[in-house]
Amino acid sequence: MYIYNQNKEENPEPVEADITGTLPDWLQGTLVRIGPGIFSVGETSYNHWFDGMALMHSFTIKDGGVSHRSRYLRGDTYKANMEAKRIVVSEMGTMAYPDPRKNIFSKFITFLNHAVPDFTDNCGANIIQYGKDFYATSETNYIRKINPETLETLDKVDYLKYLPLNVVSSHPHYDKEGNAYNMGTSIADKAKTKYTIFKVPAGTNAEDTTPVLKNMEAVCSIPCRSLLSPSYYHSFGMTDNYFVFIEQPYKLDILKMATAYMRGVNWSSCLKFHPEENTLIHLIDRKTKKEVLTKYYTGATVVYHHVNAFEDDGHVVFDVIAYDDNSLYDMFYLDELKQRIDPGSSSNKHYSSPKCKRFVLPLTDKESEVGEDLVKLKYTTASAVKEKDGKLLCQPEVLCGGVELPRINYDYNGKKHRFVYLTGVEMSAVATKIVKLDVETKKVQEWTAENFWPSEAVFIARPNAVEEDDGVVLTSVINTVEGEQGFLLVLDAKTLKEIARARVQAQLAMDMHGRFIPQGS
Ligand SMILES: CC1=C(/C=C/C(C)=C/C=C/C(C)=C/C=C/C=C(C)/C=C/C=C(C)/C=C/C2=C(C)C[C@@H](O)CC2(C)C)C(C)(C)CCC1
Ligand SMILES: [Fe+2]
Repeated sequence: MYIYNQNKEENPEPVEADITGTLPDWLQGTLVRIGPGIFSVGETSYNHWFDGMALMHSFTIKDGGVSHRSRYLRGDTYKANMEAKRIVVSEMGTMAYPDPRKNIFSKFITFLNHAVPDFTDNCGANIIQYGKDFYATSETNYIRKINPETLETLDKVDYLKYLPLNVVSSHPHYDKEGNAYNMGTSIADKAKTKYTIFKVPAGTNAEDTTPVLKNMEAVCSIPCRSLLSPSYYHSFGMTDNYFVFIEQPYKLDILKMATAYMRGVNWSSCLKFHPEENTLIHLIDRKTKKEVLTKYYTGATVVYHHVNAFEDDGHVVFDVIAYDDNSLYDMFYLDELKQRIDPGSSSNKHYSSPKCKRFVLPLTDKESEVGEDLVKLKYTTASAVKEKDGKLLCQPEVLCGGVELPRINYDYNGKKHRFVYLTGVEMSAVATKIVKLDVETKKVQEWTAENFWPSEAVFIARPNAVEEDDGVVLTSVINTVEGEQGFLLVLDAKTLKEIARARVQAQLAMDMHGRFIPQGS
């Protein structure tokens, strides 16, 4: 049985895996994955799975062999907690309070520090690339540079040094030149709360060692529809000419946040879903850096992951994983997870199931009638109907249900894609399948096997591939049978048939996201 709240071990020394099957000879590089790994320190423990201190895993594929290692992210949060032998840095779902055994004076200091708090650098959500550097990230203003080969923790970088960004997404996009685009929120900066899309240039010459973040620049800003409650978002979409941003009615209440520590509640209690409100869809023209004039909206929804966005014949099409409410977050409370995986559990809480949905935004500027559906694409049932006030009410098409953690062949980002690789979820907090979705036919292919829990499916294209799905899919698989080994699984991306597996002696952990770094890059 897999125990979510048990601290996971690190195995920093590389260990060769036992291979069955044959790895393609062109597949050379390192898959780095990250997620929460430490859930309690001394007598204290985190409330929520996302709060856990970050643990990285890597699988280095070289000359037909695979070596594995894992290491905790040794950021300031990790060091402070370990030194104090208790959790002293607050996370989204866990507020850290002074040791009750401490004297009144040091308690007072801790309170003062929280009035203008310094946020956590426990970056356990994703591994991203800026220029030639790799960073572990969560959604605070801090990111941590890592050495993707040794998994050592390097410099702490503060976005706030370069732009006023208090929360920043962990899912940037990249253009063909390697420039990164990402999005953050500035809270009450110069009395304004706004979302900012920024660019981190790739950097030009190989000898230049200045961190590329020094050159980051704001591309455009979108004012929040409500000054004191910016929406939460986890990713966004990008095509050649547009950015897609979903301003959903899942909002951070800033006033509540400012007083959370004193009120003795965690920050996530200040994040609220408002089902009575609608969701605004912002389309920003990358050339003019302005929003298009047409206003798009849809019903209340919660989206974490964008799949892809592309332009087609006067429309912007985008696919996302959408929920009816914010229950995903509640599902990952560690107490809740304990109940969910126990088959005898009496928990009957309802959790919204993730669905892959397609939205279509017509790029119309010509006259059209009220009540007209402006979506003219033949291949989708998604609609966008003009309302009296000129706004377009968008209804999505459901492509597939019970799927999360979408990945595509990234060469198709911003372009019309056909295939999406996902994890399939049955028992809500657990993925039991890898799913390949053909968005053209809506057919799915699956890989599944008893007792195995795969992680996010990372697609890697065969060099010089012509077809979109010519390549492999990598996933690390937890073996839930006591004493048996987990493995890196290599699937043929066309058929989703197993090509090889690399069994590792070390303990694998459930995680969030991963990134494949081809050898020599
Ligand atoms: C900086 C700042 C603040 C502090 C902010 C903090 C501490 C932010 C931390 C944010 C973090 C860690 C965000 C992490 C987000 C992760 C998300 C949304 C993860 C989604 C995960 C999904 C969809 C999971 C899927 C699954 C997984 C992982 C395993 C599979 O087996 C099953 C499946 C598919 C369900 C304040 C208090 C808001 C104040 C202002 C300023
Ligand atoms: Fe994510």
